Amino acid sequence: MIESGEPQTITVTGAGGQIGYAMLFRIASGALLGPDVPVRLRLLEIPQGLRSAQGAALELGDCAFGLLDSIEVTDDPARAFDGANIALLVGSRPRGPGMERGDLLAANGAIFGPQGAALNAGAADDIRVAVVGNPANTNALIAAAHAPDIPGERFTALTRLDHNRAVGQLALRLGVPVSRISGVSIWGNHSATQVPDINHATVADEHGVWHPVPERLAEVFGSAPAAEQWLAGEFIPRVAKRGAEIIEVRGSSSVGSAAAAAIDHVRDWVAGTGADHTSVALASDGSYAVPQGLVSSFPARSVGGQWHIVQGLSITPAVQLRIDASVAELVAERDAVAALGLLG
Ligand SMILES: NC(=O)C1=CN([C@@H]2O[C@H](COP(=O)(O)OP(=O)(O)OC[C@H]3O[C@@H](n4cnc5c(N)ncnc54)[C@H](O)[C@@H]3O)[C@@H](O)[C@H]2O)C=CC1
Ligand SMILES: O=C([O-])CC(=O)C(=O)O
Repeated sequence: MIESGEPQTITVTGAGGQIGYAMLFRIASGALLGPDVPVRLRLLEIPQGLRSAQGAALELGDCAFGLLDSIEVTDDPARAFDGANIALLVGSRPRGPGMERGDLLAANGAIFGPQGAALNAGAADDIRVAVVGNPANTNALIAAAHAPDIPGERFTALTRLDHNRAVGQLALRLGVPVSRISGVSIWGNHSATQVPDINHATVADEHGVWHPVPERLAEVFGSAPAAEQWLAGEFIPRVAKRGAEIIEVRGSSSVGSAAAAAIDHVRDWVAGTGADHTSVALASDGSYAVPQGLVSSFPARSVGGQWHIVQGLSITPAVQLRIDASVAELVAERDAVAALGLLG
């Protein structure tokens, strides 16, 4: 656990890019580790991104954040990860219109091996890694494969954005604030095959009494089959393809929501999730028959600074079929990067 007052070294890669810019100010203001933990920021960029990261560093100084102990901008991964307690691996190319995230495998995969090795060489013993750069699950797998001395459970990838999107869409449809939704899960890959699952979700009524979401949806749509139709035909594709929708509407991929989700992910990892679970892509321990070692999204709780996959959830046959397809995609990505020599 992190002691109050003990400065933590947080490395952000791609710090000169869009998501980096959106997350740095929140990290420095205490949104990541709370109001009592000073932060030392290490900003890693490639040479052509250094000026942008240096500009962000100047602005961070101008904010006079009380918690910001120091900022260092570098293009040397060894320096960036030396003593790092938390690494947010954002630096990599975003996709454009018409691309799938998997199309970035060859371009971005090569970034994560050397960064995994640099983490292995210099990070603090309690290092926690959150991969944001796409394809995030497989990039986390690559980084972990180059860091044999770091426990595999410390390498995670971001599916919190998918989780938050699912909660947002569900709350909208049920006409309740997001604070009244609990127990949503994302399974599989951070891709269009991901599986948003509301079968264990609950919704609180105005008296604070919790009800199963499938029952509430059946009431809203008039029958369970009608609710199922909405889930399969609208909810799941909307959440799974939200990244593409944002690209189409904004002209470039999600930034503010991605930065917010990455901060949620690390904050919950460090501070704990409490009774609710969230969704995190982490190395499978074989739970739910996901092949061991594959970095797949699971419903998870953080307790004592460690993620624990929620066990014992019943999986409907329809959800199982979708999970199987997403896991098959992860296996194909793993095999593709292995063939490229990226797993070491
Ligand atoms: N997992 C998720 O939920 C989400 C992931 N993403 C992904 O995050 C990544 C970053 O997105 P943006 O910030 O919008 O892109 P961006 O292009 O604005 O910034 C990326 C930055 O990374 C830097 N970079 C490239 N290679 C690097 C390396 N080897 N070391 C350090 N820095 C390096 C670039 O110079 C650039 O400044 C993309 O791969 C995008 O697809 C985006 C949204 C959500
Ligand atoms: O869709 C993209 O390329 C960016 C991303 O991962 C997301 O918004 O979920």
